Amino acid sequence: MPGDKKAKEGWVTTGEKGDFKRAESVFRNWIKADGSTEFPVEKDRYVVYISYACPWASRVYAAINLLGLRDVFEIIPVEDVFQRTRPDDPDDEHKGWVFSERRPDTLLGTSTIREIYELQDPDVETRYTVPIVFDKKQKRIVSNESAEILRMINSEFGSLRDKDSGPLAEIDLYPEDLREAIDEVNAWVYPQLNNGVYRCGFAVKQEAYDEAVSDVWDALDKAEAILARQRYMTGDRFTEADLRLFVTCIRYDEIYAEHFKCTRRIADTCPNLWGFTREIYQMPGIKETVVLDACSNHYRKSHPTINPHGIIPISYFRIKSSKPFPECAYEAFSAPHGRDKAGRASKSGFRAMFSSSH
Ligand SMILES: N[C@@H](CCC(=O)N[C@@H](CS)C(=O)NCC(=O)O)C(=O)O
Repeated sequence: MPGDKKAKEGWVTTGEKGDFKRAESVFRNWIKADGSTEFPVEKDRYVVYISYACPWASRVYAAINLLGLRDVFEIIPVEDVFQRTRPDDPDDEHKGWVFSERRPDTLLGTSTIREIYELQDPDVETRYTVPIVFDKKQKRIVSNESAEILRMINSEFGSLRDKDSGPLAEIDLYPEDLREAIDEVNAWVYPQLNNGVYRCGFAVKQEAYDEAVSDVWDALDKAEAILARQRYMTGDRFTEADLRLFVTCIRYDEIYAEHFKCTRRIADTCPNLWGFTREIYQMPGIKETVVLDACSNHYRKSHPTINPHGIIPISYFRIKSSKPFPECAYEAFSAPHGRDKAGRASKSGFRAMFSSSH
């Protein structure tokens, strides 16, 4: 049966040292404004399949909103919790992203992300991951690599950007003069933080975990030091490097600190990174991309090796708020960030921030 070999492996792969290995993306086409590829720039032509839980999908969704392209792409979200993708086949135990009545595949009518990959290529050798950019006209997957999707929507869709979205219309996530600096930041933020938290959570040997958590903590310290000096990761302009860091930070205190055993909290130990996270959360179009209850449900209920009973712990943000989750978190993310004074940023963390009101 198509796709069976890897389907049975389950989604987490570890190396000999018990370290988590993330699979390479296999669909790597480019949408081009100059018509040099089979995928031209067109409104209402491309659909992006996302999960609200997934940081890689969320960075694409956030970029679409930030760049004033919300009316250009259709967004189709999947259900939060991994389910059996072939429930009728007792020999196929694969679990992954599925659709539901509440979250249907309004384009192709499939019931799983796996089906979309297999429609494309029945023998495809890949994980069935989101995000996916899908071309409605040719019924083909364009790309399933979020780093490249970010670059193409930034560089190719200028002509379709919403010109009325004020300062947003001016954002360039990968400006020419900062490319080297952005690549340099991505080169440690990806392995140490974006993927580092997964390396902590999915390590199956103590040494692999020790190495991963030390990478995460070093990266938090490094980001904190940079953001104590300047507003954004590469200077005074918001870029892709900031967006890529943000999607991990916004999930970190609620999910990764506890579920992936990263332990330390940004809000308590990195005042500048915490202010930076709040600033980006408050940028136009970002809030709707942060669906923290979907994240919580996904991580707590999709990883039985980490949390076998699917129990959701009380939110970290309840420490200082009587609001239920996720409102308590959104309240914290919405507090004034003071980043316009970056470089002279406040030294107060999350608890201090609320101490006067409780
Ligand atoms: N390289 C991909 C990675 C995406 C990825 O790993 N997505 C995860 C969710 S956070 C996924 O869909 N996993 C499902 C699976 O492996 O079955 C990208 O950045 O686009």
